[in-house]
Amino acid sequence: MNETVVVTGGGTGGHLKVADAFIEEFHNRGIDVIFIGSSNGQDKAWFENDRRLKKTIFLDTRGVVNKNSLGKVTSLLNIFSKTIQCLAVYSKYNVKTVISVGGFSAAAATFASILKFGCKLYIHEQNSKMGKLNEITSKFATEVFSSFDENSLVKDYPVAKEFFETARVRDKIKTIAFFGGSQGAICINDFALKVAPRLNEMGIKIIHQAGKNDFNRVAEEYKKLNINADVFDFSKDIPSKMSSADFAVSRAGASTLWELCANSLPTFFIPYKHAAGDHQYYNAKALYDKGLCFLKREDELDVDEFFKIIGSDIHKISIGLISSINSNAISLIINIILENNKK
Ligand SMILES: CC(=O)N[C@H]1[C@@H](OP(=O)(O)OP(=O)(O)OC[C@H]2O[C@@H](n3ccc(=O)[nH]c3=O)[C@H](O)[C@@H]2O)O[C@H](CO)[C@@H](O)[C@@H]1O
Repeated sequence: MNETVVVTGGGTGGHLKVADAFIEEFHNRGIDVIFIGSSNGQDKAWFENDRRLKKTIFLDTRGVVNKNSLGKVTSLLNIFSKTIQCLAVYSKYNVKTVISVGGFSAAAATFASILKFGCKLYIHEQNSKMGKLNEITSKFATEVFSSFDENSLVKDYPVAKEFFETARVRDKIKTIAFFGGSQGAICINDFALKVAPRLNEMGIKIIHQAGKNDFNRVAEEYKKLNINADVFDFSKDIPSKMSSADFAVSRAGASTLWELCANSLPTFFIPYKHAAGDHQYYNAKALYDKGLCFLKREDELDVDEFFKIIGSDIHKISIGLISSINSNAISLIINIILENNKK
């Protein structure tokens, strides 16, 4: 019987985008993949009915962090029972390789990989600060990959090839894009609406991903301002939105951040301040320290400073971004996994 690989994790777009990169590469290499995620969060929307997958399993699991004691115990018991369920799946499909991209969706499948004799666990940590689950389970992993860890065997982030294919060096700002991460960000929406009239006067076009929950309000506000912006809630075609822009204002979720790098798009990052361990700030800080982006905390936003920034030398940053990331990360990671499994 052929081996089947399990990819697990999700919750939000940042984790799911990396899961997608693994699924795509395994699929292209003719290796069967089962995806195990959660029925809560965005996992179903991304992978239900995905033809590249041999099987999808969405478990009714929820996060453990940020719960009271009783909630924690209930969640842990639930994870335990789902772990048993995953072990049965591993036996049935001869699973010997599990790749976790983190998030609460990954808990049961990851624990099952640790408990199953002969099963290898690989982890992809997206952020500059390790997530809680990865912190616990990484001790049992055969390999942990991370773009922010000097010891990682592959330091480039798995970014879809479209972001590289549509990359170009930016010079003059004719279009600015606002990105709020997979769920949108009210703070970025409000900031965009504040600077929009002046951008409009300067003849700068606006692309704006507002997120599902705030989309109607944002679209209505642009109408009131009489600005013809390209506003949307969520798009499956972020590469073309990025490539149309000459500058971006964005949250600093890891997947978005590296996609912007791959696209050579100079960016002003406004990290989500409640991200665990402030990881969004440190994601962007790593780039900022190399002089490859602009960075401001959301409580320190200043409109005049923003206009100074967009008047500065974005060409130099755009050129610098070309060498900030290589396009072959996922292929290298999977080569390492497959080589390891031969041992
Ligand atoms: C609030 C929070 O804790 N967010 C975390 C979450 O962010 P979030 O889920 O927002 O993740 P990212 O910004 O890393 O990635 C979002 C992904 O969704 C895609 N996309 C987005 C908008 C859209 O309209 N269409 C679309 O396809 C982007 O191209 C990107 O690939 O996971 C990331 C990766 O672990 C973390 O770094 C973030 O801190």
